[in-house]
Amino acid sequence: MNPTFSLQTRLAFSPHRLLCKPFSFSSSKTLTVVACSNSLHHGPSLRHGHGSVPEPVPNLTEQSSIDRDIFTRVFDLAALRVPAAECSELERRLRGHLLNWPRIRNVARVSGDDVDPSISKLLSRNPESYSSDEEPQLSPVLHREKLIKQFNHRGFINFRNLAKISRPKKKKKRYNERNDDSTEKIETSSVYKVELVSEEDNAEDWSTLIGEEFKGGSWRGPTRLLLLDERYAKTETHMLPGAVKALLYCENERGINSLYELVHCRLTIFYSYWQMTELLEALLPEDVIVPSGFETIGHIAHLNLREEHLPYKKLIAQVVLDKNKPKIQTVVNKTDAIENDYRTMQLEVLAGNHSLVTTVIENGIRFQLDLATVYWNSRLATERQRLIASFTNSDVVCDVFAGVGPIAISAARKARHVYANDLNPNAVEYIERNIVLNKLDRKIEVFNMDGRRFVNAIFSSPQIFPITQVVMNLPNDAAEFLDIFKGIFRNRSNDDDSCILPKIHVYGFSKAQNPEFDFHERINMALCETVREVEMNRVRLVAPGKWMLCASFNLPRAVAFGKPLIKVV
Ligand SMILES: C[S@@+](CC[C@H](N)C(=O)[O-])C[C@H]1O[C@@H](n2cnc3c(N)ncnc32)[C@H](O)[C@@H]1O
Repeated sequence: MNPTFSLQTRLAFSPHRLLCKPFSFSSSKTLTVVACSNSLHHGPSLRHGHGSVPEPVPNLTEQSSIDRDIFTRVFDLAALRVPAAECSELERRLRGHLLNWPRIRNVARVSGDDVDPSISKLLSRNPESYSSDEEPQLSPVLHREKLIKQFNHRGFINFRNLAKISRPKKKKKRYNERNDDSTEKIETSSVYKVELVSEEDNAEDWSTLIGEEFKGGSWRGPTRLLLLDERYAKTETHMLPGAVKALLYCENERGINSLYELVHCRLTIFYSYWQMTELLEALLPEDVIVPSGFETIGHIAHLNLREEHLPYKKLIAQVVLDKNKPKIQTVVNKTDAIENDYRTMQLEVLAGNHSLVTTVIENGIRFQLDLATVYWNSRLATERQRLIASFTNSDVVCDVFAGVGPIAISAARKARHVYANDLNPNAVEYIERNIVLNKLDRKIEVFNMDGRRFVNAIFSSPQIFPITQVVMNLPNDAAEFLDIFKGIFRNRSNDDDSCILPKIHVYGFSKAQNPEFDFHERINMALCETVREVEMNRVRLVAPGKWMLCASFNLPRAVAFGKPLIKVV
């Protein structure tokens, strides 16, 4: 006998098992079939399945709300309904033929399938396990009768399905109201849901009486759906892969005891499923490049939108917020280049809450800051680590432009002592808070003055530990501040060995062909001296062709003991 033919003939009598019939959905929503699920593509896509294709939004600056429903896609699938106990084994056997879409489990759970073991026993697949007077295959009514007979004084403990009879029906969830009656909800989440598409539209609904799992009359204890690859969605039975056919064939040989069913199901994927880029690609016009990323500062996502994105800035921000919740609570965009003294950014809140006070954890240290009033750049975290790694526990560090303290506080964990300064009173307020927050108040002293006055004061004060490292992180201007070191030890004798010449780490930008050479030249000019050994590090490209650099060198003796160039008041 030809097994394929036999299988087909047998399945033809069971509507549940025949997949050659096209799927018919009577959903209230009008669905546009965008592409037949036979077309070859990998994984779900917004361009496939049922549902209207999201249209790029018109050029509306103020449009900020997203109609999330337009991202709901429905896919027709075939599935094998199998006993739960055999599911893992069958999943292994059918590997390669299952759906295998990202973030979607191949195994869909049937709601209410975890029944009392006592009931499962009654429905055991092994005919020998039934006593002679028991029917192995029970109709829903017989099941109910049997359960009622065994119902005892302990009430509903053993028979949870009977308990449902006396309980008020639970309020149906929204998705159930939307669905037509021919579907049975089996798995749902805010990301996707799987429904079994019943072809028995007029089947009597026993679910209220004997439990959801009896609906359809074919229940035999806990079951699961193994979702088959999308290419089998509308495949006729004889076109199914050998592994699936073999399963069905062997099972079918058992006649009415067969436990495997080939069923139609519907996979609905919601807005939450799609990734940020997929959503933005669908929302933005084709000629607009999808913004690729953002900087995260605590709960804030900091976008750097281009001109072409501005008409869609609120939509982009909403997608960024939706896709990165709960970590991200606020989405901002920089409205202007940083040009003020305090290096703070002009930010526009595009989505989420409007608080720009946040907490950042960097290398295990907590920093509180208000992005509206102080400077912060998370992209410098690696550079800060590199710099601090060069410090030792005997170092005394002087951070001239400390901001809220990312270098000063990290250094304090390692070094002997730190002097931190900033011109911005808000930054000083936050650095003080952060010092306390990280329990480093014994090791850092904070100053609020101009960098020139600070360096002058700190090097001329006898109360201060001798400085061994000076950090100058104000890339726009720091090199021009270097002249302050000219004659810093002018009041000491040139042969005073107790004078420690500090190592200076100065940051700067360069757009030159040879940025290292260019920056070195600027340092020499500021110090009026040729500094011989300068260690240069490229920190990062801040714009095309513009490097941020860090130059580290020992302050030349000739500079420190030379004549001061300017008088600091
Ligand atoms: C680029 S930020 C660096 C802050 C910190 N080092 C960091 O990595 O986050 C430069 C800092 O220098 C401060 N600043 C600007 N001009 C200054 C000056 N003349 N004297 C002292 N601090 C100044 C700004 O307020 C700002 O906090």
